[in-house]
Amino acid sequence: MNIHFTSLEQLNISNIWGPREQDVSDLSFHSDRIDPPSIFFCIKGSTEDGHKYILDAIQKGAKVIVGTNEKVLEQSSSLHPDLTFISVKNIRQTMAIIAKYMYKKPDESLKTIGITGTNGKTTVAAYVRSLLSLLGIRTGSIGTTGIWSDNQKLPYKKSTPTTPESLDIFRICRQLSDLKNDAVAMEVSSIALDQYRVEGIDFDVAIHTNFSEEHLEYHKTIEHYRDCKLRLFKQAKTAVVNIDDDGMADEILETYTGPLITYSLESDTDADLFASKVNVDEDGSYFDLTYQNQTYELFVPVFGDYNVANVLSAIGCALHLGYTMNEIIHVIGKLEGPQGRFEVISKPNNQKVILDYAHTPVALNRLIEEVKKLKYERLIVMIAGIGIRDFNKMPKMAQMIEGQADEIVVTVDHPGYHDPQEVVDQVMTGFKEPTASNIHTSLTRKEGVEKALHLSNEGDIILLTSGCINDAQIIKGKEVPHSDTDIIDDYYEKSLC
Ligand SMILES: CC(=O)N[C@H]1[C@@H](OP(=O)(O)OP(=O)(O)OC[C@H]2O[C@@H](n3ccc(=O)[nH]c3=O)[C@H](O)[C@@H]2O)O[C@H](CO)[C@@H](O)[C@@H]1O[C@H](C)C(=O)N[C@@H](C)C(=O)N[C@H](CCC(=O)O)C(=O)O
Ligand SMILES: Nc1ncnc2c1ncn2[C@@H]1O[C@H](COP(=O)(O)OP(=O)(O)OP(=O)(O)O)[C@@H](O)[C@H]1O
Repeated sequence: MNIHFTSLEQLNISNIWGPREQDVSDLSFHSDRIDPPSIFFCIKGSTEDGHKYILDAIQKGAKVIVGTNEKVLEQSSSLHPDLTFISVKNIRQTMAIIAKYMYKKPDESLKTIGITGTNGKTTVAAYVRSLLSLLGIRTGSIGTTGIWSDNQKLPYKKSTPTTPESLDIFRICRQLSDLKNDAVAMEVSSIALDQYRVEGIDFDVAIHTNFSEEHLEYHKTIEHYRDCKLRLFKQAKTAVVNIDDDGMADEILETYTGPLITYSLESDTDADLFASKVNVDEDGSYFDLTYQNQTYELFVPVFGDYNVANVLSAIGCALHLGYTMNEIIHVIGKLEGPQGRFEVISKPNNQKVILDYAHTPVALNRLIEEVKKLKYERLIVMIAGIGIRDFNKMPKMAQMIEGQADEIVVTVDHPGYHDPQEVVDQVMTGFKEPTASNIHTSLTRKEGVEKALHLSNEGDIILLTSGCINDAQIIKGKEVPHSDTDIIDDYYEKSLC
């Protein structure tokens, strides 16, 4: 594609050296991933400075270099006068603008649904994808569980755990649009909002799930974390808001001026969508849904009150997109959720293994509350300290679980560059009685899972929380393959022999 940089709207170029136009076919923010002829974006990150890799990028076929360091760009231009060097104020914002242009505004040919919240983004993205697909609108998704079109998982090498960088998002949207998808449900993390990863997308629907303390290793203050999340609602045509959430629902309601649907599980509510009489059995949840003075009796194959709330948010989204409640309730019983979120696996001896990605104290608390509604003899819970996350959170996980389970196993997820013992020790500081005989430790997730299974007897529930990113454990900067389900299958195969 031929791009004439000085005529590209909103680019806010501070300075340009070399030709004003170039033929390019690819974009990259990593010097190792250049597919020539390409534009290379120099990002100054937390550990590296992309400007250091300009020469490398040029050798691999970059024709245009965009960055923020004028001195470096000007010097490089004098050595490569046939290439274009552009300096801008905000590199990530510029990257999004160029990506949107390069991939021919693919977001505008899709219904875009952005989901934010401390917990529930992955679950709601899966529910929205499933519900809209059941309603006949082919929907993909972008988030922690990877990239999905309406009917398959698409190959994609992640560079971030949840929300990709803008140029990947626009590339994925182009791919989804070419695959004849009509909509995309996208998890939008606070970090993504801070880093302009969804810049330029005018979301058809923005969904809020809830807000509690997370990601302070990045945001430093809770106010910054909240402000970043609120940005999603400044770029949304309609919104769906959980008014039971004390964390940030009020702030959205105060500032958002577009069409709004609120949802709630609480009895004294004036929410638009309201679920009551929630009952759970082996197959899922039954509840009464009230909307516009009518009450509907629903069954959804999901577990946990919070997942009923997540279902309400997906229903709100479908209503915003023009579906009627009758159309929605006709299909809602077939709703599908994501893997590893209240995933119940029945095992011999009337045992159940439940996999759930809960990794915040709030999520863990709610999860335990919901699991206790099921039938079981004893409850065995594995929790983990996540080495690559906030160390302050770790003792809070221990405080939350103490006294709530018959056996507790403390382990480590993604130690990163930390010694696993250091992570386990940090979790253990949260227990009032860390030497209690029902508290066990393991220095790897694999051993943790095995220990939890070994502690179980007939009729027990084994709840394995926290979890893997990309089916791997991140150890010293490397992704080491890991699968809970393989370990579980192995354990039961051996125990049956
Ligand atoms: C803190 C953070 O947001 N980190 C992201 C950020 O990294 P960074 O700023 O530290 O980058 P860096 O490593 O210093 O490198 C700077 C630049 O030099 C480039 N480079 C580097 C080396 C090289 O050889 N050549 C080269 O060109 C890099 O591509 C980058 O553009 O930019 C990188 C490039 O996109 C991301 O891969 C990286 O995500 C890392 C993997 C990460 O863990 N991010 C987390 C914190 C994150 O974004 N999480 C949220 C929320 C998850 C949740 O919901 O819980 C998410 O949305 O995923
Ligand atoms: N609405 C909710 N309220 C509170 N907890 C929830 C809610 N939805 C899900 N959870 C809990 O949070 C865990 C993580 O859910 P999910 O993966 O959907 O969230 P997420 O926001 O995508 O988190 P991450 O981006 O870190 O993966 C679930 O396994 C569940 O225990």
